[in-house]
Amino acid sequence: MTILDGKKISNDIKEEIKAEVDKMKANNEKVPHLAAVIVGNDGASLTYVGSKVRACERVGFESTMVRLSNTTSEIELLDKIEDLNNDDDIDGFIIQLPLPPQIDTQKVLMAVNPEKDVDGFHPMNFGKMALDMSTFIPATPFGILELLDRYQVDTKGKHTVVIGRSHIVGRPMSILMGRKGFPGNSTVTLTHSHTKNITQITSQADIIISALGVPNFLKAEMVKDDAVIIDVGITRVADESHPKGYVITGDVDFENVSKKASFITPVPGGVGPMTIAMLLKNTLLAREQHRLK
Ligand SMILES: Nc1nc(=O)c2c([nH]1)NC[C@@H]1CN(c3ccc(C(=O)N[C@@H](CCC(=O)O)C(=O)O)cc3)C=[N+]21
Repeated sequence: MTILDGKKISNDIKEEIKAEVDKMKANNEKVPHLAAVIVGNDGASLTYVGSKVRACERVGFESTMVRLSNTTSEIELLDKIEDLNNDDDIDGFIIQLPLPPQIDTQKVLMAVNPEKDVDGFHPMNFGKMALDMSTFIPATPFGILELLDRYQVDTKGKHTVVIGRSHIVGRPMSILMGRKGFPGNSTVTLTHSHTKNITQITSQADIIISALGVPNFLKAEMVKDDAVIIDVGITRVADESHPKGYVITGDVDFENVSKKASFITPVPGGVGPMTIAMLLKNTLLAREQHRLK
């Protein structure tokens, strides 16, 4: 069994990006600038955005965090997006999800200039991804592809079962694993809340990508020997014995599933850190395309 070490690989990627930024600095070129908009005070969201800002600092990017109150109207957020679209210093930006209920998420994501959409959530970029055109691939799916690539996990002709059809993980992942090339060329099954007899499906999977958000959902009995297990779940489970008052728990019963798996991602230290590294990679790409315009 091999652990797919997202912590380590994400650090490697950050070092590669930092080397690129150092070259830009040596040539007196503008460095990439990422902005992150966060609406409200959700603790997990603030943690993630904080990690993104710190990661920017580490590789030498500029970063801006835009904090808006929980009562922000849709119009106010759309105005802020317009400012960021028009700000020539900003190469890319993200709107941290989830948004409060008074705001229509799809409308907001459609307002982001696709050239600055480093999350890859705009329908234009999602469509390009589905059509194999060059674009920003959403950071979590992109990070999973990168992990499979760096560990040379064989995906060709394999049966990949994706659990969960969210717009930011499950749905794009199901498309990417079935694309031509590597990592891809899989036969993909997308499962969700209406799927019947999920154990029968997961037990046939060569690769399982679980993006459900239900702690310890995937049990050893649901997995065949030598399966590849990608755990995208990150749920904070209350735990008083822990200094923070919670522990981060994945979708996978790691202790038991890891005994059967050929490759498996841990939580924490798997897909999460890769997400941040690939957001930086997309921002570097955005800077490059912006410079060439
Ligand atoms: N517009 C937008 N883009 C996103 O990419 C986005 C988002 N909204 N909303 C929320 C999800 C979640 N997400 C994570 C990023 C890093 C970790 C991460 O670094 N996790 C650490 C643990 C961090 C902790 O201690 O909480 C790990 O797994 O090792 C987790 C989750 C990005 N998301």
